[in-house]
Amino acid sequence: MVTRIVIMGGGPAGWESALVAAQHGADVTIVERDGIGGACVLYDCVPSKTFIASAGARSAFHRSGELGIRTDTSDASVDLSVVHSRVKGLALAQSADTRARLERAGVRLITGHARFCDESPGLAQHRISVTTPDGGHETLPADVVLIATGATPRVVPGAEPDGERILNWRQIYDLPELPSHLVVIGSGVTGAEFASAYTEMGVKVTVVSSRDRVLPHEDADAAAVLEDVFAERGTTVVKYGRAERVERLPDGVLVRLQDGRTIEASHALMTVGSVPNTADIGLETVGIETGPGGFIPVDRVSRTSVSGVYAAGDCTGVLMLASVAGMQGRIAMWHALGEGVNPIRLKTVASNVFTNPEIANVGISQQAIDSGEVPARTIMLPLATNARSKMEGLRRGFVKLFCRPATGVVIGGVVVAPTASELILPIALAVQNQLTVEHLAHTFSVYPSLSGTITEAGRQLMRHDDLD
Ligand SMILES: Cc1cc2nc3c(=O)[nH]c(=O)nc-3n(C[C@H](O)[C@H](O)[C@H](O)COP(=O)(O)OP(=O)(O)OC[C@H]3O[C@@H](n4cnc5c(N)ncnc54)[C@H](O)[C@@H]3O)c2cc1C
Ligand SMILES: NC(=O)c1ccc[n+]([C@@H]2O[C@H](COP(=O)([O-])OP(=O)(O)OC[C@H]3O[C@@H](n4cnc5c(N)ncnc54)[C@H](O)[C@@H]3O)[C@@H](O)[C@H]2O)c1
Repeated sequence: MVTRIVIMGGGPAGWESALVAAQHGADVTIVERDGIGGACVLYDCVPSKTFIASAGARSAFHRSGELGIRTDTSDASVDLSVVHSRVKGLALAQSADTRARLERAGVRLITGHARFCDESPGLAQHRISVTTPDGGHETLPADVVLIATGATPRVVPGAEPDGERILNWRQIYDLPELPSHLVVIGSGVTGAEFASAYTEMGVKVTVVSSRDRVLPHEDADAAAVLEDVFAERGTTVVKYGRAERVERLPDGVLVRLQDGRTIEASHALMTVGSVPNTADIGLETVGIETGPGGFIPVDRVSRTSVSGVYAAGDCTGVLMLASVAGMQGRIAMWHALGEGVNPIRLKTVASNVFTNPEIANVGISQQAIDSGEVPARTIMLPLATNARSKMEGLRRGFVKLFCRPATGVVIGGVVVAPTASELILPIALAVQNQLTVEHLAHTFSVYPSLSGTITEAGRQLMRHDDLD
């Protein structure tokens, strides 16, 4: 019998699971209320990384003087309408590509809002009611449902985005010109990325961090490098600052912090996290209760508490990354369709903060090692002594490598470099496959290359090997 699968949401969790389910012969429908690709492709990940690519091009131009390349102008100007059209065009193209791929795989795509409409909890089959934009209705019976509804920017009461001066990250691509002074409220990954990008675009930026530093959940040494860069470029970080309100002024905004401090700027960008889209999808009709923050609790094969209902991606609050969303979705489908499946291993997830420089990490954190939670041998090598680094004019950045004390098995690492997102792969490969520092040490890296510092880190940890 063919399994009927309904997927609520067409982001990475939804589209990746649909592709796997279709490949295994299931009858698959995705209901997406907005565009295929989800918030990831249309508003969050893809647009921000495209914008950051333009910011990176401008900063590369600025560094070229040091390498002996001069241009006529002292400042690289930004054609913002070109930057923004490129961002939007690329997002739409990526959405269209994903749609075409799903259609080729035989997935049915419906535009509309999906919600459960089971007559009572505990039924073996589920029903999804779809409301289409023209007000039409359709009810879809399903043997398996995947909830992949994603998340939406959190709104601080008293600082509601108006799309003109008080903005969330989905609204910035409609600005007619660059802000003269942007205050970024929230210094998590989203806040840090936009603070860095606008700094590179030549905008005066102030970052409000609720903690003692930017990127409170990332490696402390890496965050310190970013703060150094911010200080050098004139970007200010206001620490221990929690925004209470953002008021409109005739020509800008006034940010009021809880402790009474105020910041005046031309624009405010709210990057204070996301809330899951789980409120209006009829979870009560199937008997699923959300956990803290409204996220849907799932196990490591993406099962909810209700048989036949799985959840994946940002709506579960499990590492809010596109890569994790996709993997949770695939695992859900393999499990639902009776394939052998390994539960998700979050300690092997590689992630990257797309600041300048980038910050990538994988595996066990320095903090877990320092607190004694995980025993490890560690090494931190600056990139400044790497020959390629010198040639490129890079003064900042480092490679950290962590391994098990006795066996030398690599359990984690951090890279801070302009291309850290690419350089983390050998460490991620080692963590995933339980390779040792010796494996890294004996691997040829190109000379000269930044990755040479990764193999060197392997050699230095090997030197201290207990078995020597
Ligand atoms: C600014 C920013 C930058 C990011 N950059 C990165 C990055 O570089 N790398 C990375 O790995 N991650 C990044 N992320 C995180 C990444 O975007 C998310 O983890 C990812 O989008 C989660 O995918 P998803 O499928 O769960 O949800 P989404 O991509 O949010 O898709 C969910 C979809 O479900 C739809 N939907 C919701 N409710 C319903 C309903 N009832 N019926 C029908 N459809 C519905 C929504 O319209 C949406 O299209 C970034 C996040 C932000 C905010
Ligand atoms: N490159 C990437 O992969 C990427 C990029 C962006 C986001 N993401 C993911 O999305 C998730 C969410 O990240 P995020 O940065 O959007 O949210 P977050 O919740 O991680 O960070 C928001 C920050 O804002 C602070 N904050 C909240 N209210 C505040 C207030 N009133 N005033 C000042 N500060 C306030 C919080 O303390 C927190 O530090 C993360 O899991 C992240 O990994 C990933």
